[in-house]
Amino acid sequence: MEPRSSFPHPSSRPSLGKRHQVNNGGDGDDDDAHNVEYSFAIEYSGPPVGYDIPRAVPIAVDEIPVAAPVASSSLLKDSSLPVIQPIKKSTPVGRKPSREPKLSSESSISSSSLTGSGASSTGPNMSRVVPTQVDSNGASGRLTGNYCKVKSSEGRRSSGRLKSLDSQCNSCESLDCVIGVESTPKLSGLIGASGKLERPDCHDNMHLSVELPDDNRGEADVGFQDYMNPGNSESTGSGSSSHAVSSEAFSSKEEDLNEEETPCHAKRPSVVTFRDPDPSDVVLEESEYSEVESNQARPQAERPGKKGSCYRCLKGNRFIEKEVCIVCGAKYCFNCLLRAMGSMPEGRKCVTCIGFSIDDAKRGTLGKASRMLRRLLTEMEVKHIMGSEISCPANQLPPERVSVNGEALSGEKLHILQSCPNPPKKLNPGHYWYDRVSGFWGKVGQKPCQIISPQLNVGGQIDRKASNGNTDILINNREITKKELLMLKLARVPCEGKPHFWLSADGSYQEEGMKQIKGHIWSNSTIKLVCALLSLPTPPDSVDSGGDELNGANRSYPEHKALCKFLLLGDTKSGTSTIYKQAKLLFNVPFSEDERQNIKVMIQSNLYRYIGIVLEGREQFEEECMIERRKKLVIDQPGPSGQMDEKTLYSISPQLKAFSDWLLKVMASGNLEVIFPAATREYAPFVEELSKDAAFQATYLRRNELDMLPSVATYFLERAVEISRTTYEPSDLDILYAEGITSSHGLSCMEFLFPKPPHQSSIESEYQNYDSSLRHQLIRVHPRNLGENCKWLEMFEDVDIVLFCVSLTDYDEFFEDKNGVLTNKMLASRQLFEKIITHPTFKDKTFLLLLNKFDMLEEKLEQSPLTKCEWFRDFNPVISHNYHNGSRRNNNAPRAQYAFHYIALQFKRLFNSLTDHKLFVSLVTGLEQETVDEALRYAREILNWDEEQCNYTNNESSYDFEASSSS
Ligand SMILES: Nc1nc2c(ncn2[C@@H]2O[C@H](COP(=O)(O)OP(=O)(O)OP(=O)(O)O)[C@@H](O)[C@H]2O)c(=O)[nH]1
Ligand SMILES: [Mg+2]
Repeated sequence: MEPRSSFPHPSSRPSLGKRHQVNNGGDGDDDDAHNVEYSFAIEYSGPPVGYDIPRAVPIAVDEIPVAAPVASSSLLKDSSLPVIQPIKKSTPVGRKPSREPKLSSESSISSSSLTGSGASSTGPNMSRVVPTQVDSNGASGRLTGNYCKVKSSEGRRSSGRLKSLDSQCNSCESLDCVIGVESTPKLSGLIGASGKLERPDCHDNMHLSVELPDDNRGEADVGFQDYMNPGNSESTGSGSSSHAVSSEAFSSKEEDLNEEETPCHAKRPSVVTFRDPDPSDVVLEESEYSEVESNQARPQAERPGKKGSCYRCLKGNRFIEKEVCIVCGAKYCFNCLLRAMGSMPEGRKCVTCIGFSIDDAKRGTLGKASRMLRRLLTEMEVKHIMGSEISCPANQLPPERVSVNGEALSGEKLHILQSCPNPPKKLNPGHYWYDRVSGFWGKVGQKPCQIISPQLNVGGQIDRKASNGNTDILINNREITKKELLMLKLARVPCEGKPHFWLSADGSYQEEGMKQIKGHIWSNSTIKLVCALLSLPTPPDSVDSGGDELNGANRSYPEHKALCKFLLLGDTKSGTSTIYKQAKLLFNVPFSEDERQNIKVMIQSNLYRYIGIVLEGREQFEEECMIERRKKLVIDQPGPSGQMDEKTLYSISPQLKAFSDWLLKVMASGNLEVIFPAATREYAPFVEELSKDAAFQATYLRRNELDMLPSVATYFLERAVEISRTTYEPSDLDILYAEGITSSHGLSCMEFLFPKPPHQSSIESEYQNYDSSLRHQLIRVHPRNLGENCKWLEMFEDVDIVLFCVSLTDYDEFFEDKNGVLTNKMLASRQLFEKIITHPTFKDKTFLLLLNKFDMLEEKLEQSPLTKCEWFRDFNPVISHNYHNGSRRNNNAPRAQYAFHYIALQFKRLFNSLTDHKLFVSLVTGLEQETVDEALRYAREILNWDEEQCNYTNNESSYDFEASSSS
């Protein structure tokens, strides 16, 4: 029956307007739907009244403003029309909205699919105007002003950073969108059905509200389908929200909402600001919460302020220490942390992120408290929070998201995997392969990354192509990768004929069908170094044993930190091992006991070699003396009667002569290294005697004439007695100067972290954290180990930067090849440089040229001009005499500086002509620690620039993408 007149309830009358349902503002606890009261008009049959009766005007249904569906194509053409996404009315159970959103108009949002109990659908093509207050009921209750966005692919729930779903853009294209006829431009907040503010990115300031069912995934799907199909609105039940929140917790800046000020498709994203969370805003119902939230998409923080600023107060910079939310990645400063994360019942999560599963990339940091947290809270509190972080259900790895050999794990299998003696590190959701026999473990399609405990009853049969190998060689039924094959070859495992091996967990291997064990791959000490270089795993229990050349490569730095690889290369005697050793001392990478023992033996045998060279020189000088004497005698006393004194300045006692003969014989046979350390005890007294011997000292004074004696020999010969003793322990400097320490295999590898910079008062520790956030690996390789045409360079394909070392003093030095041809060493270095920079493996690699031995350059230039090298023929610097003198006083060595710049330029030109890239150059004196430190830091900086440039480009493109998607 159509009412002829209506008398609204007095309490609701002033605000009735176009409302279709009325909240009488009742007493608080009643459900919204039950609060609605209607007054019906009845026909007046009493006595005539003497005053004007208010008249209800009959409503023409046809004239009620309605929303009509609009095809997306037409919407896109006429972008000035505000688009309203359907709103689902949430009917809270037994709860009244805590606060109403502040709206400047009540009839502002239309929906095509009114699904709440208080608003019945008006048919497939009609939308009805709903008071927006319904939304506040559905508000999910943890708004705190944190900035998170929901991933577009699963964007059903918006949280924190109330950004519209990326998928809206798509949905607008694929659906009929609805134009709210009475949309109001001045909303003080854009509120999604979940009670959260939605910032419609793709429509910018168009007032969007997306239906985000809260109850459970099944219903969410229904709701979402309804959203996709507005005509089907009847079928959706009333959405109930598990949480309540006040919409006052947020407000959007008016400028973003004013259509006139902000063009509809403006690329500038709306700015949303939040007030501080009020504890009363946050109402959680724990029971519903975990099952609802754990199924939800993980929010992702979007940086609200400038780079490096706190996500809450928007202050600070990247140098300010911050704590990161393990869910959305939002970063908070010391002052904001507790306000943003509250009591941290699930560890370091924004209050809005509680209940969400964590970012898998941050799994490695679970339970590892930061310094900031320790400063902020007591030890007990930190312990408690970290305990919760590790143990709370929301942070656990979902077993079904881990598959091993094609089988998704059950909870029990995951437990087996995680609780075995040597579990996989960094286990994240994903597909893995597992070789049960050997314990090899890796990601599907990739080489092994770890050797875990063998024989675990986890996963199905391993697939031949599990690691995407293409070598035709099988290990335990898996076709191995190229790198593994390289490793086997270097371990001297015969791989001809494409064999199939059985490899057991202890490293013993046999060919398929054979009973006999052919060998043991881990018994070869070089293999561990090779594995470190190739980023292949080694068995956990052999990590620390006998890694003579590993030099700390296996030091257990935090696994979750990325590894940055520097490859140090250079021609013979360019100084690579000196730089490598310097880096070891610099970064405090200790030598193991074994290594120290080997170094001691090496230094002592070097000492005997130097002594041998001096003794050889003594013989030569003695002989020269004798010849001189004979000549003189012939002149002075011609005839047979002349008697010649056999003793010269260079003559030694018979005992020392015997020692000298023995030493020179051993050296000639090439067995000097073999007789140590046994020789030390026996021959140390001779060294002492020699050092006091006048002939030996006289020879030593003429050491410059001994071509074979390296300049470092002086350093050791002056302490010959001390070094020859059995009690000798090499100092750091001894190690630095010692020859041959890193070249036994020609391959050395160490891992290090850059030390933290000195503490600066205003610059806090993010920079310091940054320093330690990256592990570095320095690999040094001798060119002779690169094989013919540098074919083994392939092994180093994943290095981040190549440090190519050239000795500045090589320009006037020559070496003789086996055909007797003399080659300038600088030109030989250039040739190697060319080979390496043009090698296909190093295409597009970053190169840093280390011009070494600068300390010797000035002195050398005085004796020998740079133009001695044909490549430097046009070096002709104009050096002011005054400047020259002045700078010499200041030890600035201008000629050496000029020469350095000139040589650097020659290399840069060459590099650019061959690669079209830029060559970086650093000046080094390998024996001086600071210069090596500077060079390595420079290498790190170069990589940071590269990365920043890359990030910048990525950011740019993602901005462009977002921007273009909004137009
Ligand atoms: N004066 C001076 N001598 C250096 C410098 N760097 C290295 N040397 C010396 O030069 C010689 C060769 O240096 P190494 O570091 O052994 O050279 P390398 O590149 O390892 O060459 P190989 O020994 O052939 O592997 C050693 O005697 C070093 O002590 C430097 O900056 N200044
Ligand atoms: Mg060397």
